[in-house]
Amino acid sequence: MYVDDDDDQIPNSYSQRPQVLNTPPLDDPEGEDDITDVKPKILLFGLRRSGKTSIRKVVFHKMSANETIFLESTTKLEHEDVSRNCFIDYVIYDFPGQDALDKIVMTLVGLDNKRLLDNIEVFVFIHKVDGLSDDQRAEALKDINFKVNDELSEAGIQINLKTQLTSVYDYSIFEALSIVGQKLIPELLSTFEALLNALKEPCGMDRVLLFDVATKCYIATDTESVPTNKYEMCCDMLDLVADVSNIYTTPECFSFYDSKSFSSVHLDNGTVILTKYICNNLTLVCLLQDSCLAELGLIEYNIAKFSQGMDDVLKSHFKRKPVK
Ligand SMILES: Nc1nc2c(ncn2[C@@H]2O[C@H](COP(=O)(O)OP(=O)(O)OP(=O)(O)O)[C@@H](O)[C@H]2O)c(=O)[nH]1
Repeated sequence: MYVDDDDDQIPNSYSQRPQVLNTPPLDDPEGEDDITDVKPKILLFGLRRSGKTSIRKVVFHKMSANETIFLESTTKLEHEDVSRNCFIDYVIYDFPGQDALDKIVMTLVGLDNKRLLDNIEVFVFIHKVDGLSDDQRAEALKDINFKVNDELSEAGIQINLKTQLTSVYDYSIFEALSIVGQKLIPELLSTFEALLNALKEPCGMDRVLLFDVATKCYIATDTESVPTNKYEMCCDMLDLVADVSNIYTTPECFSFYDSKSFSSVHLDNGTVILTKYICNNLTLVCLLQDSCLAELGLIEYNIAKFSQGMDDVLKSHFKRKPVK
């Protein structure tokens, strides 16, 4: 996490905008401050070789997990604008490794002293858990939560620390970053949930998620929590659609998706996964039982209504950005 002595440098515009970490401007040798100053920032801190750059490359650059083995150590602060649509629209800072677990507490105390903790969200990713058994994962989660919370309460700091087990070798890192991203749109989240529920209930769907197709991070889900296996099923479906599109898309097409993109996969257990492209890199993924398909017309009607609702939301909240 970034701490600076000069509180006055925090741009006023941030106070109006939800964000993960709210920080003063950082050195910008490339002269790109105009972009990075006005967008929410996500700062990645961690030990050297803990996997920070890998997370950034796998989620935002589609690098395969195996390729991350060849990444070189970050020697200076790197930042990039990762705008993918109206909702995935922030800057990620990748710090050269320097912070150990015990420094989390020190850093949070520093932020608390500056009264910055009210404006930031802190997530702890317990990364590279692919090498651990389920028992070891549970133990690590409990242990780290306990140690950090214990020391924080000793320091008199009340913070809702969110701890997640992650790896670039499965979808856990995408799921974790989905949750981080949702913190950037708290006022829109309830609108999206309402729209997703309005689609889900009359159609008898089990789960409905709105995905950013470029990152496989979800923007919103219906109000029921999404178990990890269902989230993984949705990601597999997005991968499948992308792979098939990749084979059959003509070279003059710029995107795998257009307004007509619709796909369905029927599983042996009676589950159907539907995807429907909405706009702005956003795709709806619906999980339902195949018996619901008897009312396909109703489903199509409600999806069209959902699209219209999304269009209205996008137009009113992001007037400066054209809806594709
Ligand atoms: N097993 C496993 N290895 C990972 C994972 N994520 C990253 N790695 C490996 O960890 C090593 C270091 O990854 P980096 O992304 O360069 O780590 P970093 O934190 O950016 O390192 P610095 O730039 O030195 O601070 C690489 O060999 C990655 O392949 C993971 O989820 N599981």
